[in-house]
Amino acid sequence: MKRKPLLLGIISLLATATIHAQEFRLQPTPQNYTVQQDDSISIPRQYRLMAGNSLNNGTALPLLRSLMPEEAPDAAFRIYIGTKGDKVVSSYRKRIPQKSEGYFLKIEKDRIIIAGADERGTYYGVQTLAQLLTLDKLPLAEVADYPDVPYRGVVEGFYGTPWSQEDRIRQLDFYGRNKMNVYLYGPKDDPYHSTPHWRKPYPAQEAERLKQLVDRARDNNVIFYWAIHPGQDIRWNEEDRELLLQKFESMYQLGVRGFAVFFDDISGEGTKADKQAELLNYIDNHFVQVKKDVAPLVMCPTEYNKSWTKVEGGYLTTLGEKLNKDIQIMWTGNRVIATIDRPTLDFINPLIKRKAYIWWNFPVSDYVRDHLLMGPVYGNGLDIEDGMSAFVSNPMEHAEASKISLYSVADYTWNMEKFDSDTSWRHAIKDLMPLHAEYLETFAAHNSDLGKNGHGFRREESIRLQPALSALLKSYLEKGEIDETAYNQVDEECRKIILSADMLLASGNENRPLIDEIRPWLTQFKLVGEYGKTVLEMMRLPQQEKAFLPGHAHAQALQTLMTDNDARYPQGVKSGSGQLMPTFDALFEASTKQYNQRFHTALNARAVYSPYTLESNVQQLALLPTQQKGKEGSIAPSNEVILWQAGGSLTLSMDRPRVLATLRIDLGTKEEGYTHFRLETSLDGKTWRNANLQSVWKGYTMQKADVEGQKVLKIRLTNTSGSEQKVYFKAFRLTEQE
Ligand SMILES: OCC1=N[C@H]2[C@@H](O1)O[C@H](CO)[C@@H](O)[C@@H]2O
Repeated sequence: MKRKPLLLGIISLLATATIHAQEFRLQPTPQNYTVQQDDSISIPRQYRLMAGNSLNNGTALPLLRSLMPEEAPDAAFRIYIGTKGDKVVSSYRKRIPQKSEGYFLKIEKDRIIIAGADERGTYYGVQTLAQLLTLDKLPLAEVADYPDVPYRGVVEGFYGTPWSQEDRIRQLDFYGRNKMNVYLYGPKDDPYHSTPHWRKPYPAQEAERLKQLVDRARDNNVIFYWAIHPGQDIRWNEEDRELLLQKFESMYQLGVRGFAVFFDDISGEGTKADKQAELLNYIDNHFVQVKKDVAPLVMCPTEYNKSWTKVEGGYLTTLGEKLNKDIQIMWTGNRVIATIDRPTLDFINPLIKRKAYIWWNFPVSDYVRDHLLMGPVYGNGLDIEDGMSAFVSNPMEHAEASKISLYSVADYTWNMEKFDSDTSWRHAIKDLMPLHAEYLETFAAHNSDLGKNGHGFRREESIRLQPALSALLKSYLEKGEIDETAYNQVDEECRKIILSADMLLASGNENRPLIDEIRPWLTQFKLVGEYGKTVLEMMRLPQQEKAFLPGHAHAQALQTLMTDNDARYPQGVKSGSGQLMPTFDALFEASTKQYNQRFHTALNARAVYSPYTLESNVQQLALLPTQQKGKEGSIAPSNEVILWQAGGSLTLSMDRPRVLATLRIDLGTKEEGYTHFRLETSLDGKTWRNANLQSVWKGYTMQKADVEGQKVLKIRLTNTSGSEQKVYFKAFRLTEQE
């Protein structure tokens, strides 16, 4: 009987190894990967390196040596590594995929072969080996692999707090591991990338930090693109053209070998297609082609999505005809925020006469900053790899949290037809926090929708719990009954939510940068779980005069805590806003109404409550959400140029007349820009009175309306200029008198 414990021990060891091996997947999914099932080898302790000369100043060898430190000239086990043409791998030449960045990797009993189509392909072969080395035994594997999309990666192109130096270093290492080969530096709020200082070289300290990033990008075989955003105030003359080239030259001196010019989100002179094309061709001919070691120039057009394009206006066709053929043109799809499919590409590629360089605006959240977008990457076509020259993701200002999506973007762009959204999402979460994956998955599953927003872009949320949530609500609202099965599922999920928030907040150093980023949402998530449990208890008590009250009070206390929980996010922090909160709020209201009817009381039966509603016939404003925090009310700002048609108006309505203290409006335009608009207030929605807009401080920004002390029910802003106005919508904020 003694043998039993030993036997059990062996079985459990095998089981663990098998589970790891079963869950193990190569990331991104290789094009071809075969493993001999019944055999494997121990990871060799020593090996003799046979390396091709072409790798001497590349990054493949340093990476290999970091993975397998014991190099010994007399070792029996050998590693042959080189690129096509190197003698050392000549006998495997035919096995190397004839594709840019392709590689062939073979593990045999006494050797490993890594043969790349080019240096980066060889490097990717080593990255794949790195993943196999995490297994207990090395499988006798054969991988013939290459990427579907030529350029794959990230454009740091969002509004808001730019990523930190540490964020970017971690990102670049992540791109190397996930075979992403471009990173475009273009944070809108970097004043040396955009107006006002794009003409000036970076101060020494910033220049040094950028140089560090360029070096780190090279270590990870990532092309570091530096982008410039000059359009808001560029003058089409020799001086500005030379200043721009000097700025590029100063970046080249830092080691930058990829350059981009972004003309997005601007108005005025800078939007002219022929001038943009002239400037870009000049840069191409006098800088990019002259340097010879610089990647193809990339540009972002002003009309960067179909909903803003007037084809007959000729903007895109001008670029398509005039721009040098090797200049890449970015495109976000049919709308600013959109998934990419075949019709999207069939529209744009013929116009620009080249394959679009996709700028995918996901998981960027700069227009819904109160939300995290942690859900799966889905909705893009799986058969469109031949229709794009690149696919780069514009992420959230939360660098670590963005990695869930970025992991899947790497997977999708490397091997599109084998991409599986849910599998990739689950492995992305394991990759981010292997020890707390189940808790992070619970959190991510309920923090994926954006809520109502100006772009109308939504995502699925709480997918697995949706049936129980709707069954519970339906039976309670329609029959006043409790569906016990659904009730127990939702109750169990609330327990998991609270536990997940606790475990992640207490997860220590596993991924502290991630927890630091999402902490406000973790706190909110815990409150959502508590709120759900409280509402579930309330559902059972509306007939009990005393017992109902504590739960109702606790629910209201939680509602208050959830609306005002982090000063860093003035617009609040939302969690579970897609499915959980609407269901819990509806159940709160229904049970309280039942109680009020039964006991003729007037307990507050309103869960969420915004006293402000927005109506507008200006398409880009119509869907903007309103917020209320204490005495302040606001319409969420937009980042883009608003095409405000003549006569177009925006009306903010209150639930009841309120006395105003201040009203601030910022259309991002100079003084005279405001003369094109009329601001009015009304107490009954029928008779209106003008309110004057005067500058709070000179010229460029805020305007203050003289509405102090006025009692209003509605506020209306109309374009009375008789022609379309292009303005920003940076602020529309009121405060009520105490
Ligand atoms: O060029 C494409 C583009 N430029 C803007 C626009 O998309 O919307 C994004 C989401 O708000 C924003 O982050 C980005 O800076």
